[in-house]
Amino acid sequence: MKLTGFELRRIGLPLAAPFRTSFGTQTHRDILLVRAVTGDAEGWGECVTLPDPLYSEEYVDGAVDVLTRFLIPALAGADDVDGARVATVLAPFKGHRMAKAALEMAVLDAELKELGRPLARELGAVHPRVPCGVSVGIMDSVPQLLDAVGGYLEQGYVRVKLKIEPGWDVAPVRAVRNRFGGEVLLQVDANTAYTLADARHLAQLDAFDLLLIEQPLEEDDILGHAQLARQLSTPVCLDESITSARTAAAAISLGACSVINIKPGRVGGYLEARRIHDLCVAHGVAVWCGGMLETGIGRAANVALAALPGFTLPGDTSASDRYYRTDITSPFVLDDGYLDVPAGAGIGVEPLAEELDATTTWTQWIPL
Ligand SMILES: O=C(O)CCC(=O)N[C@@H](C(=O)O)c1ccccc1
Repeated sequence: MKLTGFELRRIGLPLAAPFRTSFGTQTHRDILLVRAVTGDAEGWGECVTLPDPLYSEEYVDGAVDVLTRFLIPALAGADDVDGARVATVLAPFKGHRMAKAALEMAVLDAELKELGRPLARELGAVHPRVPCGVSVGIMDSVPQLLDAVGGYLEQGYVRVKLKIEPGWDVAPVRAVRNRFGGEVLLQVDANTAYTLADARHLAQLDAFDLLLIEQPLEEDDILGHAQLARQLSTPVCLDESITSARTAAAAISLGACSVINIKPGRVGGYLEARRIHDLCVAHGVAVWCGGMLETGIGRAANVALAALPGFTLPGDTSASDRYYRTDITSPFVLDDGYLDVPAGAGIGVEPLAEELDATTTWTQWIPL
């Protein structure tokens, strides 16, 4: 495969509704896309950085800079680059996993489109469709939350994740349980908003038969999560803490988590995501596919990943209209609570030219 160049393209998409988490409220997405061009195909990657370094240390402008000045030039200087080699070529550069993941995804998509091979099959997917969960933000009131949850359950989502933070945790969870009963698959996500001092408070959530509590403590507090896990009956799931197969192995060995949310952007790409999946399956640790408000580009690849055998819990692989009135690809539409795994070559989708043009705010071509 001969890479001829990359395009960096930023698009602006308004969210269908504000999405509030413990680290801020998203109303609009400034998304960086990467297009890899070879002699015979082009591939797409989506960088999941936010505009500000609030979810992790990465942010959009930083990803543009590190891709332009370091990561793409490194690929330009390497021979015979294909999807499997990207991470090795980029390994000397520390961190910037979301930027690296977008670059690897674009190269992998181009390679697989040239070969006519679906990403799902390349990763080892075993299901033709995946059950979908939905992530529900922090709301202004419990009645507003109950309306939102009721709407998503009516749409067919098979699992509900509630964002929580100090002051918005036990009461909203209790209200959802009281309104919708004990059968609904329910979990919570704290996005690092608590400390070990909150252990007794968080133990109140044990009364609600939650699937898991996600990332209650700071992302670098592996030992704290291990101590907290011993005080809760609700399984602890890690998100921000898991940045690689190595950190996943450490967290599992230390008893810091019994479930892992796999987000390819957070761990440096879909191939590392598969390695984490394989590690977790070997340790009997359940995994599910997290989301970063992706467009149909990232959503397509996430659905492919979520079809691997170890993804035994519904992921945040919602339909396109959960976040966007108009997606930049053909929309992902929920069917009886499931999304079909794209069957086409590579990620199985392409951006729609008119949507891409209508939402583009900046583009730069980088020849190799
Ligand atoms: O469904 C989705 O794509 C979003 C799922 C979700 O809640 N993501 C959270 C998270 O911390 O996991 C999030 C990430 C980035 C920005 C906002 C929210």
